[in-house]
Amino acid sequence: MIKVENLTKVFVHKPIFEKFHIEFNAPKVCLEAPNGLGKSTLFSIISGIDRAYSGTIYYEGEQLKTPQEKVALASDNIAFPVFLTAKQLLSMTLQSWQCPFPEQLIELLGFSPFLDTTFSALSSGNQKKLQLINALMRQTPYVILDEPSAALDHQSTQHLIDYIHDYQGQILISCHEPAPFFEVGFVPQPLFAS
Ligand SMILES: Nc1ncnc2c1ncn2[C@@H]1O[C@H](COP(=O)(O)OP(=O)(O)OP(=O)(O)O)[C@@H](O)[C@H]1O
Repeated sequence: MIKVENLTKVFVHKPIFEKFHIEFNAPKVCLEAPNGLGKSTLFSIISGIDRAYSGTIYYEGEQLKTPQEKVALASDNIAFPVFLTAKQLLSMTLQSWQCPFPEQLIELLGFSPFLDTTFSALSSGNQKKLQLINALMRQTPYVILDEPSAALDHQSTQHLIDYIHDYQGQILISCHEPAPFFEVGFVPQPLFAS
């Protein structure tokens, strides 16, 4: 479970979080807030991508020097090299994190025909699928999926939900159309308590 204490994050002169606290205790959480309030920013901080903040993040009560080892993030905030093919990108991930090639996940999301396509030539839905495969293949104890169903077709969304239903680890998502995720046990949690 993840706990954020005393988080302050400022972009240039704009404070996004000031002495902010939040705790994620459910195994499957849908973080809720209107556009632009800081969901993606918080996800980047929790996953170790953004280190420019003050405050403390606890993972099962421990602070981590390299959170990215235990937290996988799928987000538009992560830029993939646009000239590499999907297969080359996934190969980099499996070499870096020593995980198996995610054949089942690729099959499930109908991504096989696009493995030899460069990132820049993928449709937005297929770029989203690649982000999701790239995060879920690592089988980390924590997975964060920022807007996982944005740009996905209905069938792919359902396949994704079936896959993460049985995921062994905590999953945080943000989603502006969360109903299908609630059906498999995701609980809504507001970013800011009212
Ligand atoms: N790199 C950046 N530089 C400056 N401001 C930024 C940067 N990234 C995000 N912001 C600002 O921080 C605020 C929070 O953005 P964030 O993307 O975290 O919101 P969000 O809740 O995920 O929104 P959405 O639901 O639209 O995805 C926004 O006002 C945004 O403009």
